[in-house]
This record gives sequence, C-alpha cells and structure tokens, in this order.
Amino acid sequence: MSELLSIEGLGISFGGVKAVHDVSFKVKPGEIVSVIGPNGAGKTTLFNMISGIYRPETGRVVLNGEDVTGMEPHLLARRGMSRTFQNLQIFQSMTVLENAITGYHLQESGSVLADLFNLPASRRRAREAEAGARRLLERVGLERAAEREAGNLSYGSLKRLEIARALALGPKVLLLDEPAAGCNAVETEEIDHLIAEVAASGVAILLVEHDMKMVMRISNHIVVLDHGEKIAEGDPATVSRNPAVIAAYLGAEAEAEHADG
Ligand SMILES: Nc1ncnc2c1ncn2[C@@H]1O[C@H](COP(=O)(O)OP(=O)(O)OP(=O)(O)O)[C@@H](O)[C@H]1O
Repeated sequence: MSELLSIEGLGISFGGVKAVHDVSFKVKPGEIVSVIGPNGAGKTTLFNMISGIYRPETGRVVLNGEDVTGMEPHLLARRGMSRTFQNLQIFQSMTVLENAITGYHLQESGSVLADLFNLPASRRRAREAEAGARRLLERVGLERAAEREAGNLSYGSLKRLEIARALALGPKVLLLDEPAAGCNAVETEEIDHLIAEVAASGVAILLVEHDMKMVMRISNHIVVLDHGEKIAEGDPATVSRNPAVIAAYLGAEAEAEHADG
C-alpha cells in the first residue's frame, strides 16, 4: 500500500543552529514508525514541524497526497492527523469522560450561537460526542473509570486517556510523543497493546520514544536522528546493528559523562 504520510527534506534552524536538517521518510497505513536518537537529536522539533506547531524552513509534509506543510494543528486534525504530547495535556479536575469528549471539539464548526441557545443541533452533537467518547474509553480500557476525576487516575491510565482523545476524530495518522514516558513495565505493555491495536485498524503511527525495548518490540520501521540529521533507517534488527547508530548513542553517553564532570 502507498504511504499516508510523506516527510520530504524537512529542516529548521534556531539561532543559526540546524536543529533538523533534510530529514525524509514515509509512513504507510497500519505501519508503526519510530523516530529515535540521543537527547537533543531533533526528534521533538521534527514532530513539531510535522504537526504544524513549527513551520519548516525547508521541505514538505504530504498527508494523503496533499501538501500540508505548516498547516495549523486543528486543520491537520480535520484532514486526519492527530497527536499527543510529551507532557500530559489532560484536564485533571474534569472527569475521564469529559476529557475524552474534548477530543471531539475540533470537529465542530460555527456552533457557538447554537450552543448559546442550546439548539437541537447542538444538543444532538453533544449526545453524539458523549456516545463516541464512551466507545473510545472502552477501546482503551477505561470505560469503568468514565465518571472518575482524571486527576485520580494512574499515570498509565492518563496516557491511555490521552491516546483515546487523539483518536476522537478518527485519524488516519497518529503522532505519539513519548507515549510510555513515566510508565512502569505493566503500564508500558498496556500501551504497547493499544498502539498495536490502533495500527492494526489501519492507522499510520509515528512515534517518538526513549524506551528502546518498547521501540524494538513494536516498530515496523525506525528512523534514527543524530545532531538533526537522519543517520540510519530500517527494521529494528538492522538499525540496532548499525555501527553509526551505536556510535551516536555511545557518543551521547560520553558527552553526558563529560558534562557531569
Ligand atoms: N524552540 C527552540 N529554540 C531554540 N533551540 C531549540 C528549540 N527547540 C529545540 N531547540 C534545539 O534544537 C535541538 C534539537 O532539540 P529537540 O528538543 O528537538 O531534540 P530531541 O531529540 O527531542 O531531544 P530530547 O530527547 O531531549 O527530547 C537541540 O539542540 C535544542 O536545543
């Protein structure tokens, strides 16, 4: 099958320093592609360019055949690209269900007046969003926690809630920024299963993750960045044997030790 997301020569500099330089790769439906690399390699910057938070200085982002370079995140969401963030974006004092419902807000257009007057169309939309949110919570295993305050959930459950919310608009491409960060081994495994299940439903998944075991377990394809450049790509076995990849990680460890004195 042909690619859903095509990253073509993306680059951006900050204060003259090339944070990402000429990075290209493709993601197909149902595929899990991970971006890895030592700290400061440019992973988050790359994600921010793909998801419309930064406008790249060079290159293109092509989603389902359409050039969407620099398009704002809410417009990307309507075209089928959703993302989660490294830091949780959950409303802690709202219920789990209410948090899931917020995922549907991007779908609504020009409904402010209708909402003000509580018109039938607006009531119908609210009912549909709630039904959809309950289905999503079931999909991520949180249906029994629907009425609980989100702030009381375990960290792993919060991460799953965030994925549920990103699934609200039925994305074709899902970008996950460190979905297992801060999770214990059991929670990480639950997130593994969830990501695999979402991919199996045909969604293209792009992942940034520091947990190498998880990356090696679930990725079909891995893209390795170092100092903003793509230094390798391939399946997990090939990438983990690549001398340039091993050198980049060892080099980063040596730099960190040096910095620690
Ligand atoms: N908004 C910014 N302004 C200036 N420099 C930035 C900005 N964002 C990132 N950088 C720099 O760009 C480079 C890449 O950073 P980035 O955060 O993308 O790396 P990363 O691979 O995501 O790192 P980590 O694994 O630590 O999250 C770093 O040198 C960083 O200091």
